Amino acid sequence: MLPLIQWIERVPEKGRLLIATRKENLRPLAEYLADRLDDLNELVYVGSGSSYNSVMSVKGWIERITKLKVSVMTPNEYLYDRTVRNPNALTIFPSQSGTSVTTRKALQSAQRQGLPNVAVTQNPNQYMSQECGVHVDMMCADEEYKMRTVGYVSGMVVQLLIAMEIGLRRHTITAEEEQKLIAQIEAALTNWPQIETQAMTWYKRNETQLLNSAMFAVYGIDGLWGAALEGALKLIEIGKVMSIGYELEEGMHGPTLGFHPQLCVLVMNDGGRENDRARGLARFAKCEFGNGFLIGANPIDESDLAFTPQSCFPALEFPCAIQVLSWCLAQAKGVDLTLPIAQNEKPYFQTHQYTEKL
Ligand SMILES: O=P(O)(O)OC[C@H]1O[C@](O)(CO)[C@@H](O)[C@@H]1O
Repeated sequence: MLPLIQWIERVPEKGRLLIATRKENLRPLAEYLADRLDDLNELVYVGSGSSYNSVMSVKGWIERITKLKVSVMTPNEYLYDRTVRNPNALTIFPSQSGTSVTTRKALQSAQRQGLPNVAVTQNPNQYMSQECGVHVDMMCADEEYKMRTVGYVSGMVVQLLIAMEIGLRRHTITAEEEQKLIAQIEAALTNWPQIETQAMTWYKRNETQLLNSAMFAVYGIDGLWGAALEGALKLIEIGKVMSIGYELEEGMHGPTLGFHPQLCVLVMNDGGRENDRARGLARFAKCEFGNGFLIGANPIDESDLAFTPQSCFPALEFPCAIQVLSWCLAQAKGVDLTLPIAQNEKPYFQTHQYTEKL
């Protein structure tokens, strides 16, 4: 098994593979959508874990590109809590493995009701990819580690590419705009090695503080909210430290009352609209509790993890920093990451099922 850090380093390569093969990969989807494009008025996304977070990280861009309303929900929500179906919506079911039980049930339900649907998985030959209206390949291979690192980013890239294909065919973007967006994705992926180096150095400089933190709170806005949810998930799955991800504004309405010195607050700042509030929150955590860092643009002090986002997709860049942090924490704690992610869950519950029948 490759060390997990080497999977993290494969993120840009897998993203580029999706870009290079996009026309061929998305052809079945384009054919499936051909007669439906004019009536299409909504995109609904249904997934779990990193699959859910990947959509949360690019949903704003998907709306901008397609000019379609985007809804994101978990499979349980879709199946049992949200009961009004839009026959003119395209429902997209991302599941890296294609074996998430409840996502699969939700897909089967959409298919039974004759609702237009797409399964986005890494495996064209298994379960969900065979039970859907049409399948799109994530092209990220079967990651050796169940704590998805490559898959989260490939998930974002593939959803952006799907949105661009829909946008091109509905004339909400031009071929020239598509090229510009592709160049932005490439710029984001190109920034990964640099961010990795800076994150490693930052970790070493602050190792004692990071290791002694009993919990992490990760903050971000817009696409970085999705990256915050995913960052918290990676810290839990890989770094084995309880963590929570918050939308910047939402996480200032109350959660700050629970800040304490053992809680490490990580504020991701893209330097844009909410630059001042992001910096204010990081300063608050540092000055009042002695445990906070700003990640990204316009650092507060030398202890921060400073880098400049290189694209309009910060959610494609910042995850590198938190994935590297999670890996470093796991290394320092001597965590065996090769153990199955939920080795003890089987007698109690099952999130994924590798059988034909559900
Ligand atoms: O994308 P999938 O295969 O549906 O899995 C969803 C989630 O389940 C896990 O594999 C385990 O809970 C997560 O790592 C993943 O994000």
